[in-house]
Amino acid sequence: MLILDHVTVSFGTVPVLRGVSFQLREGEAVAFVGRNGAGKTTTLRSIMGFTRNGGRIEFDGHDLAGVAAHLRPGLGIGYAPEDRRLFSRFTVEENILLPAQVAKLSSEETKRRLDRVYHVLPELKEMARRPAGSVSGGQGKMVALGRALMLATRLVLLDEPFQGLAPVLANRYAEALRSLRDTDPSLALIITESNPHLLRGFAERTITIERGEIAGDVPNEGLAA
Ligand SMILES: Nc1ncnc2c1ncn2[C@@H]1O[C@H](COP(=O)(O)OP(=O)(O)OP(=O)(O)O)[C@@H](O)[C@H]1O
Repeated sequence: MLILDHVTVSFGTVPVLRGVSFQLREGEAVAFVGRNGAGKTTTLRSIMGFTRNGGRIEFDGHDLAGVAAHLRPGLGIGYAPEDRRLFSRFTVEENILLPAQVAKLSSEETKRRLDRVYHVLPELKEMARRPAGSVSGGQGKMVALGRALMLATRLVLLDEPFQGLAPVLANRYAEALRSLRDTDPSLALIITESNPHLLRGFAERTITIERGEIAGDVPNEGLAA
């Protein structure tokens, strides 16, 4: 459902992605690991259309070169960037609903998707009316996940969601992702992480990126589809 074929990105004369190729099947969860600066975020941003890239990115049969960045979420792609960018004066629920409003989803569809968010992240319902500025950093990551899920009907991209999470919240976050996969087995996930061990028990494949090149693409023991 997602094909990256020799994707390249340069900033000025500096190549950051040097021919990244991999494919994702429907419903597959992939850990995308690599050191800081290896090119994980740039790969996700290329899929979202936030950086100019060479090569080819295909999603559900669409060549994304022909789909403007603001239209890509409409294909069912949700993105939770590393920095959460919550609107602190809006409530938690208003933050979650924002992408649905931008995408002009009908009220029935918005409600259906919000119910799915609260099903996998019930703690968000409890904090729905709180200003987003009053939640902790870890809770903010949950809100960012909820917001990404409002648009992610086919694919969700999570950039280092475990970074800086206290162990208890990291476990809770992983549990929410498992619940999401049970609820919605056709949703594909790419989760970036700098620690290669952290996602091994969760994703069925680990793709490793080193200095802008794919250095490994292996099924995870016991979880391969
Ligand atoms: N807008 C930009 N302009 C110039 N260089 C950039 C830009 N964005 C990223 N880079 C550089 O590209 C390289 C890859 O960055 P990227 O953020 O994709 O890495 P990453 O693997 O996600 O690492 P991190 O864990 O630090 O986010 C880094 O050397 C970074 O400094």
